[in-house]
Amino acid sequence: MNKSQERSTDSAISTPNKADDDLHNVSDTFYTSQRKGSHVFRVRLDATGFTLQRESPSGVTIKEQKVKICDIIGARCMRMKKSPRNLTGCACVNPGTPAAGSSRKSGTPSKCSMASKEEHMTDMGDGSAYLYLFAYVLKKKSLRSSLHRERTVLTLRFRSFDTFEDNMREADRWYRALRWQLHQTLEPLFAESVGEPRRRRLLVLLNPKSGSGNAREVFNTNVAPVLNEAEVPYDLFVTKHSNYAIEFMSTRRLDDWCTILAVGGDGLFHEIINGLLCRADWAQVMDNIALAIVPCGSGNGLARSIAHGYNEPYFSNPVLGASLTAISGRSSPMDVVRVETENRVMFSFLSIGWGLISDVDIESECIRMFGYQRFTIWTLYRLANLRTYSGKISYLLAEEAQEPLATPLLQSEQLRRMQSSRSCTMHIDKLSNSSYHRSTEFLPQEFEDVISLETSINQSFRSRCDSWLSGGSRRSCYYSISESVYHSVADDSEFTEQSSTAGIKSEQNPHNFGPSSSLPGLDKPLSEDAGWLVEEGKFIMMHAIYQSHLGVDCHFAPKAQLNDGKIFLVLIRGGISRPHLLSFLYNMSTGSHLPEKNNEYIKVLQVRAFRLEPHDDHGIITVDGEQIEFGPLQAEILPGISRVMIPK
Ligand SMILES: Nc1ncnc2c1ncn2[C@@H]1O[C@H](COP(=O)(O)OP(=O)(O)OP(=O)(O)O)[C@@H](O)[C@H]1O
Repeated sequence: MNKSQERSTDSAISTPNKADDDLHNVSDTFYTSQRKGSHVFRVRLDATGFTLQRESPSGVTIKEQKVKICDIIGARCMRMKKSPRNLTGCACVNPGTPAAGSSRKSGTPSKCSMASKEEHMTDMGDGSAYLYLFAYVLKKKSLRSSLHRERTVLTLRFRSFDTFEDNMREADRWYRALRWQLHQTLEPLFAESVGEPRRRRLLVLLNPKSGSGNAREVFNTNVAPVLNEAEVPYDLFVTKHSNYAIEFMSTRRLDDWCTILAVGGDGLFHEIINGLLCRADWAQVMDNIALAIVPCGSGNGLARSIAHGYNEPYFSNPVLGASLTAISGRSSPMDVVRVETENRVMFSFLSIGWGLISDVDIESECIRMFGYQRFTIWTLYRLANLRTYSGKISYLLAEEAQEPLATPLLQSEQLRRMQSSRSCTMHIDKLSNSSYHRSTEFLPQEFEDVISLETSINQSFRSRCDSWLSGGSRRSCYYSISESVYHSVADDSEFTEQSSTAGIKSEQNPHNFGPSSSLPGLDKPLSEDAGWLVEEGKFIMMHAIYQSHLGVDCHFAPKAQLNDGKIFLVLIRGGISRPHLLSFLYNMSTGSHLPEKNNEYIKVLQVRAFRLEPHDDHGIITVDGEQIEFGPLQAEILPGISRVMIPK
């Protein structure tokens, strides 16, 4: 009888129990060894997550703790627990993922134990295999503080067997079971439909100029580690200039990706939506791709709205929350608004503004260095120098108490039937000629394990076993997914070649795509019989919004939902007193600025379409925070035609 057999028979509790038969629900007994003695844990993985039951020597459960499956993002099998200073050469290879250094196309699946090339870095006397599980658990620092997500690493040490290979096989069994369980939580769109459970690829578009200009750093230090822990392969493209994202989205073959992640501000997201809706195959693309955003801009209204809509903590760590949302495997339909001006058609996901708020948004660009504070500073300045604008606003009321609308598939099916009637004129710059290169590997840092459990008692092995609720590593510990590719710039010829086969707008007829309008042309009159109502006169501002938040700190339309088919049209008329206006602006941060009932000066209208006809010949109009040509425009809601990632 060899040693490992001996151990198995000697100690029944270290032998995998009957659940071993079930590949996806695994359980075993683990031990923690501490100075004061050892503790016995029954550990089980099933569809709900990891359950740890601490048992007394007589087998009675003393304490039960749980890491929910919705909080777990991935796992790693490893040869050694910690290296002296860093794990650069650590033998960390997961089965089923291409071996490190292999290219995306030529990568072949490798086995956990056997593929470990860097054995010189490991402790050869230790045959243990380790499974690290990465979770981001909702926690409160104190009773009074708000919820935040904290990185938690659960370490399971497998050492029942004599050889590393046998122990690794056991770790691998748990790893595969977890991967399978995690895949059950994904919508089909995000999982490969053939072969073993794998995530589909994600496309990252990063604007290095957004916000205070640190999007690259944010991605490298905060987003990439999460993607890598979750084993989500991605391609990263860095925008080179304004309108790059429009060009990319409208001309590229997008079949490889299930999610497009904007690392930037709302302006970048606006470009992505407009590029997608410029395509001939826009309806198909909108069905097959979900959009996500990691907020790096100065407004960040969409990221805040998504987090708010799903009670996901935002302020503690917006980037972490948004990164987890981007890989959640859950999506929701989102309304988009079609905006028609005299010269162009565009699509908007956030807001259309005229007057005070738009003025502040655009004019405060000159003090961009103040970050989000620029809005407050310029608002005070403009209050002191208040302007009014005259014009006419016509609108069609939305149906009352409309439920969130049908599934995106059904809606886009309806939309697909629409004939495109108007132009989608985008001013697209030529992309620069250049090549792309692969990413530099992200160097893993030292793990700080929160919970360590091992499969056999060994008093000499001192492991840490902190409370579930007190643990948390601020360090990012991550591994490069060798499949992920970094493109610093795109190759122009590549775009051209791909666009010819990708169902993409043709040069002969570039303006005939995207969902069409159900409204009369902008030059045609609107009839009262069709339900059009009118507000006319002097206005301080008009702001139309379809998300709950206009910016991080601006809860502008508290009732707005991603997919409610409504535009919230807020009108403030001239003649309003400054204190009244100041109170409105001040309370925007909490969402308590809107009157319960419309009054002489402030009106909130839930509409499905509106037309703005300014009587002045100058002023500022914004769409999604970007200035557009001044003049008449009309807008209509396209319910649920896009899809965005939402928190789990
Ligand atoms: N490489 C680039 N250089 C210069 N401008 C760029 C580049 N890439 C994108 N842009 C432009 O930057 C504009 C603003 O970007 P983005 O929305 O990401 O940041 P922001 O304006 O700071 O954020 P927000 O829109 O939330 O206020 C976009 O409209 C886009 O056209």
